[in-house]
Amino acid sequence: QAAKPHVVVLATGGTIAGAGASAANSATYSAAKVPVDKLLAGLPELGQVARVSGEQVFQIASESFTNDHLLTLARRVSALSKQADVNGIVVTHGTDTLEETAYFLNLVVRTSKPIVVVGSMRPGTALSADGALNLYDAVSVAASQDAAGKGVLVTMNDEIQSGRDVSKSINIKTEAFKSQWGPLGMVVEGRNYWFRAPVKRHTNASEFNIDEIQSLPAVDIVYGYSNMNTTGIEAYGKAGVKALIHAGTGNGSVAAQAVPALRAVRASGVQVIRAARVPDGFVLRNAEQPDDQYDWVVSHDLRPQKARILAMVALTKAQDAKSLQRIFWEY
Ligand SMILES: NC(=O)C[C@H](N)C(=O)O
Repeated sequence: QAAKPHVVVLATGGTIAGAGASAANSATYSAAKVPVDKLLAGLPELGQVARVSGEQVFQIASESFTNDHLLTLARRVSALSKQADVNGIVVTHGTDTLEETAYFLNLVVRTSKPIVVVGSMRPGTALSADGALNLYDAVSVAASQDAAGKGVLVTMNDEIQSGRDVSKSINIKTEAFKSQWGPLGMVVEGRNYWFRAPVKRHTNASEFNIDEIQSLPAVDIVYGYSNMNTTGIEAYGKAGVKALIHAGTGNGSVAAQAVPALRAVRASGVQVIRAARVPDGFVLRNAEQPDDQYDWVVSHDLRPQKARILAMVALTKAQDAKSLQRIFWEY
């Protein structure tokens, strides 16, 4: 019998490592409690699909992820991906910022080996906990050659999603992760079934490489709403951010009073990236605002939090708005 593929599980915390006081506690619990060894020991079925080893990288709730956590994790994933005895990598993660980490890894880890990020909506102590099956699915996909070269993936609720496209779109429910472009495939009983593949640049085809990135620039987000004031825009400008994501209304529209404030920060050197607070759809260049004239960038279909990740990565190589816009179209 051929040796099973070796999958390394890098644990970072989240609800998938959470524990509540009673089985009835599906929403009231502490995240990031159960160590990776215990998670894996509780799931002997993993042995049917892979030889699994675990590493505890962090033990935190994902809302507390920082750029330092992103860099540390990506470096570890990159190093493991270069090891001949590693066939696939799974990252267990809280769901709140899982999509940001998945997209970051998708942009900066140069490998074609499967990388799967996974979390859960209920702690393992809850009735109908979803973490065990999500993790079993993640390890199954990471162990499969069919998952190679498809970018960083997310397995939640039986679906295989692109880490670039997927977002946490519902809290409370277990069917929380959605992409407007649909899942790439499904996992059933440890087998993966594929129906589409991503077309944007990722992993092996990326021009970015975590091995060459020492730090990430400051990029923040301002939210658009009726009666919006410009205090946030001005404060971020003064704080010296390198780019500001404007999570605009509708098609990334910008309130009349916010336009001069954004033009002023742009004139001081801050890149302005026009995204939308609307979850789906995409932002068109030079519609709503004259982006060419203002030297602004549009986020394409990336939600503001994903636009922030791409802006940070892009700014490690590109400084002008034209190059940034090229990167936003391609990734
Ligand atoms: N379901 C979860 O994992 C939520 C948790 N707050 C986290 O992101 O760590």
